[in-house]
Amino acid sequence: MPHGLIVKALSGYYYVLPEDGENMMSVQCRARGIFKKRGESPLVGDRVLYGLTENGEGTVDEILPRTSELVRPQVANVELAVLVFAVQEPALNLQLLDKFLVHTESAGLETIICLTKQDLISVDEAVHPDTQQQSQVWSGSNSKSGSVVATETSSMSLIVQLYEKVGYQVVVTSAKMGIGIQPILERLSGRISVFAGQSGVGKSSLLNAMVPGLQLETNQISMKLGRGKHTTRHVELIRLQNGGLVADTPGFSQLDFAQVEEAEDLSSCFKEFRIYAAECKFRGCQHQHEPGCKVIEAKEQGEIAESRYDHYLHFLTEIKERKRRY
Ligand SMILES: Nc1nc2c(ncn2[C@@H]2O[C@H](COP(=O)(O)OP(=O)(O)OP(=O)(O)O)[C@@H](O)[C@H]2O)c(=O)[nH]1
Ligand SMILES: [Zn+2]
Repeated sequence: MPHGLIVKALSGYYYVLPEDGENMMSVQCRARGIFKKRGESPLVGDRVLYGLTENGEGTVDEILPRTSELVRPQVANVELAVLVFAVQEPALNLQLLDKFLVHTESAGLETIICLTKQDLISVDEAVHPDTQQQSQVWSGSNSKSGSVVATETSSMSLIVQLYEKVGYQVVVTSAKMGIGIQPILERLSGRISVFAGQSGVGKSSLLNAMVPGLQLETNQISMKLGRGKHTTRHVELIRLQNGGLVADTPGFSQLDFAQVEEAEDLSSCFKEFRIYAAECKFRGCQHQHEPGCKVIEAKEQGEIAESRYDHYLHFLTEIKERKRRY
């Protein structure tokens, strides 16, 4: 029985791409009734066994074991998340970035950060950050919401430095100028990835730049609402020439995984905290104001960025409040 991969689900049909790779056409399949009885349903990203029927269609007969399962977008077997944030338009929100990173860490996905629209900032700004900008990024937020929104004057290169130091690959791109496309393509090769980011950050534009002839619809950000229109719809995997498959997620997509429920889980989703957290005086230290907390010490010594620590505290409060409500 042939192996294939579901690249699209629509109106009760599953579109299965044969795994032999020679035929680039997907086979339109129904799922066998047995799945419904078992309360299962095939997902985009599933590797399956399928059979062909007389009418040129097929049936999905068996779903092979999944390595991961995202809730939103609903895709199985995702290995890599590309977190897409614009350097401007919409303004770069580091709190949102850190939230996405918590989600990808808790789901055990590899993650790369892609900063888009590099052409919107001047070379001077990117290359010669002055000290005032430096303190803006590193001192974190002073707004009530706790969000750090990088202002136009803040420096992209400091943000790149911050996240590279944490341990993430950061790729600066401009779909408009064709910059930074290749390094992203290389990471996407031969696996299933998901692009996540706010509406209007340039996800579709990036994909268009990677896939000749793709032409996903792109939209101007609605100035009035300050957000983009929803231009993308059902989940579908886009095929790259290098064998990579990318989930083209709807606008405003939040990566939605099994929730991070415990404070300790949260702390471990901040990669750079881990080595310090292991040395905290108290087991189960939540790094708030406990004596002998090595995470706080590292923050005070500048080893952990203030913005990251502030966001950690913010999310910790969110998690505790959510627990109280149930
Ligand atoms: N200057 C500049 N503008 C860009 C770049 N990439 C995308 N844009 C613009 O940003 C806007 C949004 O781009 P999209 O690619 O539609 O963004 P998206 O993330 O796919 O948005 P949704 O589909 O709503 O999730 C469009 O007006 C694009 O022309 C870039 O590299 N430079
Ligand atoms: Zn601690």
